[in-house]
Amino acid sequence: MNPALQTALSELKSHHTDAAVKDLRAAFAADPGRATRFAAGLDDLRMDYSKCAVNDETMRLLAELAASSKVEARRDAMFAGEAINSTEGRSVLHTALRAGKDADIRVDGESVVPGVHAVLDAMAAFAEGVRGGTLCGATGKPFTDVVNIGIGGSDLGPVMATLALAPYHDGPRLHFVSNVDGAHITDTLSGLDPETTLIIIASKTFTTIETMTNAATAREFIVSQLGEAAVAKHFAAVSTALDKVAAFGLNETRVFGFWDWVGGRYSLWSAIGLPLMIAIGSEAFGEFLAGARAMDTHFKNAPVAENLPILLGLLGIWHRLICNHPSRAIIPYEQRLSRFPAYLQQLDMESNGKSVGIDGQPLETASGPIVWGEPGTNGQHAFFQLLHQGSDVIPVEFMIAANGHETQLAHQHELLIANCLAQSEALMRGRTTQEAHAQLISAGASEAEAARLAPHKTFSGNRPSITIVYDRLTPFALGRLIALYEHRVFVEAQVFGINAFDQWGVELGKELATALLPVVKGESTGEGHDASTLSLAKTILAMREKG
Ligand SMILES: O=P(O)(O)OC[C@H]1O[C@](O)(CO)[C@@H](O)[C@@H]1O
Repeated sequence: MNPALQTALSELKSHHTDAAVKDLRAAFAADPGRATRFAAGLDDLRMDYSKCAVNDETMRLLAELAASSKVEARRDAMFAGEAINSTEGRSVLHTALRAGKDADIRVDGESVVPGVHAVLDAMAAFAEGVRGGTLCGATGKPFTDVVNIGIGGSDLGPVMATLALAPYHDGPRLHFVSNVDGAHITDTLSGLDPETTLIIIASKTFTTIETMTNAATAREFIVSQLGEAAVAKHFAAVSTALDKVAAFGLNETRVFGFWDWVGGRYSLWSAIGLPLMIAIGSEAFGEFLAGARAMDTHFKNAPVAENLPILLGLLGIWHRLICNHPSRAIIPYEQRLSRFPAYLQQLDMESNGKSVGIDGQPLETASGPIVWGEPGTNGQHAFFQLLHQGSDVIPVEFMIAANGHETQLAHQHELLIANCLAQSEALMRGRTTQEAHAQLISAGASEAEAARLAPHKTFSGNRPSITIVYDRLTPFALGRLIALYEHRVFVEAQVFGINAFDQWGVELGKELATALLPVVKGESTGEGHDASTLSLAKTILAMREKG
């Protein structure tokens, strides 16, 4: 670890012990101004972090940490197209996917922007053709249903965003198949008419076993009813591996490429976003890209003290490395963001869930936290008990729109807002045993009953949360929110000293699955596998033989 970073971390640790905010309730009573001081914004997006146990000194030390981790220099290197993904020797340029036509971003001396816009134009022509019914199936009928087959970054982004932007969805119905479990594709295709179904195969590598297996099943669904010639009309593909796509026999006007400098979990802005574009149209997709671009510009230019991704990243580091909180909960008070936590799980945990630094040495600190969550208010009636009274403190990140799309149901939106604000207030202020006792007495309990129940009704409080508020969940707002989190993950990676853009940790399981398939099929005795795995395989095989 570089000495400046080591110093910054140990200063933060001493500060945490000696001088950090210990009692948030008292901190607000003494200084109501902290609500505006510990907040930052970009247009209608506001991030309130005043309910985190930080003070001016904490933020000063965190800014020093950012400086000693060279966050700004590395950010500039990323935007400039340097090959910062050093273990794969690649640039990291998902930001180029949403750059304006006049941007000049180069890889190996060549501008990537014209290629990005050429693919966006081709996607738009295709998406509008499908939406308008000018691009039809083999029997001349327009497409009513689109099935995206992909997994991980080739699935989670389109699924999440299509759901999030349901009010803008005026194209054909969208379906997503990811799991190799045959139940997923069976349940998805059942009820669909092959004549009016378009299948998109989305895979950066075009080798992922789940996607290739589901693609073969989908091909059979089309071919068995419409014949081999229908494949050209009923399939499209999105990939960086255009040579591999060719072998599938697709019409090349329906193949949309992207580049190895786009990580799978950062690829929603590329042709991987095609299903979203078909759902909401190319114009709204353009607004989605513009929202991300606005956050990119902010991330590049805003000073550290006002820079949303840097602040969000530093608060994440504060919670993870200094306060030692092992996980964080993402709770959007927005039903349409119900897949956002799952999307962030891949974005964050596949990026920063590592134990080796970019220099190949074991990390000297913890790395990324466990990320999880569900929309509010549903989560309140499930796991919020643990958030309020459990033995682990879990920082929460709340999201809420000032305005819902359902203007006719304003009362419901007001209830949603009240619940969101109430939860962060409850986590912060808690309830003392004396308050619980007094409340029981005033509700008519006897002294003995109040004394017995008060400990159960006590809330420690001091549980940190960040609240992100925005006007309405538009395509622009969604793009901006996702980009905020992408850059936050990047900022945290710089402090951890991690390469956030590889994912070697997913490889071993894939290799072993390939090796175990013959054992599962009963074609190999599986020499070399451990006794537990072989015994499980044998037990399952015996059950399968009985049918
Ligand atoms: O788009 P592909 O190449 O099919 O990969 C799908 C996903 O698989 C992973 O490699 C993890 O297994 C992800 O990083 C990626 O998003």
